[in-house]
This record gives sequence, structure tokens and C-alpha cells, in this order.
Amino acid sequence: MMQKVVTAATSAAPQIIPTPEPMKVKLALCQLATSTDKETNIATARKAIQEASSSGASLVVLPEMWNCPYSNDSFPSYAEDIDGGSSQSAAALAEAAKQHGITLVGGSIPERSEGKLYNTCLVYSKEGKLLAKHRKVHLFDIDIPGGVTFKESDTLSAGKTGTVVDTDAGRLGIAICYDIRFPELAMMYAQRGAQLIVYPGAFNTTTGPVHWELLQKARAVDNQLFVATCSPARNSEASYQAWGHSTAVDPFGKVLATTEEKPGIVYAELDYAEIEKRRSNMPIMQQKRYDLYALVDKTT
Ligand SMILES: NC(=O)CCC(=O)C(=O)O
Repeated sequence: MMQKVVTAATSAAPQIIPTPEPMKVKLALCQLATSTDKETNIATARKAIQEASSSGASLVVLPEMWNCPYSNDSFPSYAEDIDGGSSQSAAALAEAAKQHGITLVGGSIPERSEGKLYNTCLVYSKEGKLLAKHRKVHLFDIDIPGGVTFKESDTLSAGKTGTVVDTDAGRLGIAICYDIRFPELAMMYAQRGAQLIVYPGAFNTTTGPVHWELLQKARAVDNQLFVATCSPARNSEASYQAWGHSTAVDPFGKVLATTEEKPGIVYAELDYAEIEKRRSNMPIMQQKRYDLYALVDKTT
């Protein structure tokens, strides 16, 4: 599940963990409408998970911060204690995964733990068991005058580890939104044998049109694996205007499925055999010049 890649010597190639046996997976990206009412948001998520599973999806993904508005004013008041077992959103995710027998990447919610807040993604098995918890590693702190200014670090703390998890829907790398801008994290996940990197994410109407799809294609092509993103739908009344456009990209950089800004579910058929095909057509993993550069995986 959480495999450590050992880099033997600075000039030696890192150990690349092979991807698991290929399989086909029907993916559903639930681009949810979020409101200020947590109960409504949970009900909306449950309904979307049910619809996705009825349509044959075995892997269902929710957006970043799906149970609250995306704002620093909201994170503290909507935050839940996941480890303490009192999280109503986590309980709903576990129950929905079990009820519908799907692997669930539960977007993210604000988590409260030991006096700090995190932007946290929970992954559940089809038995409703918690398989992984990823806390957003790179906080979204940017200032584009006349565009978008946001400082997650005003309320949130950064996670300290990457997350690669084995599920019935393949080996998944989990990262959240702004994490997609850091190619090293995706590369680390590829070295750990991830078949798909899932990024619940809420880009915005300034950076989204220019960078959202570009970054997904870049991470997919750099690492020759699948990439999926899942955004909240745009809410014209919200302080933060989400870009939407939840998307799935294949290892050759082709967009398999996408949407615009409205609520809906995006479906894609993933055939993990495509990873091996692309890697043998174009063996960039073997052609890297580790005598010139190296990526060191420092997390366990
Ligand atoms: N929620 C986020 O991390 C937003 C990231 C974003 O919009 C970007 O441009 O990066």
C-alpha cells in the first residue's frame, strides 16, 4: 500500500515498483453542486454515488471540499474529526462505498486533528473500509492581482506524506488540487507503481482555463499513467468560482472524458493495459539520465 522507493546511490536509477496486473475500470467523476448546508451536501454526494454505481462505475470520485464552500471562513466551522470517529461525512462515505460496492475516492473535506486543520481525502474499499487518508501536501497560496488570491495556509496545515494505495480499482496515487502543479509528487507516485493519479480539485476561473487541462496532460504524459480530476460545480453565488471541467486523461495525454462547469457525472473507461503499451512504445522511464538528476522519495 504505502511502498517506499529506495534510491541506492545518487547516480543509480531508483527502484521502480512495477504496476499491478492491468485491468479495466469504469470511472465516475461526480462534479457536485455544493451549498452552505452540510446535510444537503452529504445528501447530494450520496445521490451521485448511487447514480454512478447504477451506471456501472466501480471507481467513484468526489470533488475537493465537497461538504462545504471552498473558503477559509468555512473550513474551521465545517471541519470534522476523522480519527476520533465522529466525522459525519466520513461515515456517509464509508456507508455509501459499502452499500454500492464501489471503491470511493471521497474528494476532500476539512479535517480537524490535534488543533490543526487539513484538506483531507479519504479512500474507501467496496466493503466500506478506510484504505487511505491523504492530507493535501502543497497548500494553495497564490496572489494573482485582478485574478485570484487565496491563502489556504491562513487556516490549513500541509500533509507530510504522499499516498499510493492498492484498491480493487487499481493502484491509485492520491493528491489534491494544487498538488498537481508539483511534478515531483506525480513522479514519486509513478515510481511506486501507481496506475492512476486522482486529484480532487477546485481550480478557479483565472487559472482553470489556462492550466487545468494542461497540467493533467503533463502529469499523464510525463509519467505514462492515467490522471483524473474531480471539481465541484461552479456556484455563481459563492465567493470562490470553481472551474469545474472534471476530466480523465490517458497515458498518451488524450482526454477520455470531460465536462464544463455544471453539476454532472463524467464517466470514462480506463484500460490499464494502455500504460504498459505506452511505456514499451516510448520507454522514457528507462531512458532517464540518473547520472544528471534524481528524484528521491523521502516519505514512508
Ligand atoms: N484548491 C486549489 O488548490 C486550487 C488550485 C488552483 O486553482 C491553481 O491554480 O493551482
